[in-house]
Amino acid sequence: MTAAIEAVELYRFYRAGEEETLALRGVSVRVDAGELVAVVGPSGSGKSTLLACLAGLDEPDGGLVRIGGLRLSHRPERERAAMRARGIGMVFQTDNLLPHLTVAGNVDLAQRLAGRANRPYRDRLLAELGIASRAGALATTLSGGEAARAGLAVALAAEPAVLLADEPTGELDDTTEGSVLALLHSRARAGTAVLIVSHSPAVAATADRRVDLVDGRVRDE
Ligand SMILES: Nc1ncnc2c1ncn2[C@@H]1O[C@H](COP(=O)(O)OP(=O)(O)OP(=O)(O)O)[C@@H](O)[C@H]1O
Repeated sequence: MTAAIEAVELYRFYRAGEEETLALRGVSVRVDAGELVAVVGPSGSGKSTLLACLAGLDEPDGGLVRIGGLRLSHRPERERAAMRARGIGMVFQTDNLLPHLTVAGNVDLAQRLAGRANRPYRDRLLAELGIASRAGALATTLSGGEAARAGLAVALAAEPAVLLADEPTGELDDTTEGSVLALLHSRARAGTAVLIVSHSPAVAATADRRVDLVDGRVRDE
């Protein structure tokens, strides 16, 4: 089966003056449709770097990234951005909402950028996430839990095959974390490939599979 998203032998170096950091040292990861994978590891182990490369926001120095069998890495930024808008939803640590737009407006914009305007789907999504009543609210007026759900709605706006999430439950209380996790699992069951970077034991414990990163390498079981 073709992986929904895969990293093959990724390398990423950072150079700051004399100092060189090997953030990724040959990392291979795949996530299939319908799977929820948790990437865990100590601070500085390369998790954010891996996520940025998987999303095509950063270019690896070696190795490659494919989404749905198509190479994403080593392409002009414009092409990567187009592939990302259509195929990848992202949830960031800080929310990805534009403050001057409403919740519905934020979702509409993400759909338009992907060329996939679809109001019935948008409304279903907001209802499924339990924030339909906040559709007309400006992003700045949301509570932390509402903003997390709205961010997830933006990430899922264009029905991406792949969902990448960086600490999606980092700022949430246990109850809200549980419901956001349940939503991510239900998206995975519906066929989305979900990869979550997290420090949370609850996220790692419920994942279908767990990938441990240590010093820029995947630790073998
Ligand atoms: N832009 C950069 N320039 C130089 N070094 C960097 C840069 N970004 C990351 N690094 C270094 O690369 C290594 C991996 O960083 P990364 O942010 O991927 O780790 P992480 O596992 O996401 O950490 P955390 O859990 O603290 O967010 C670290 O040693 C970090 O200092």
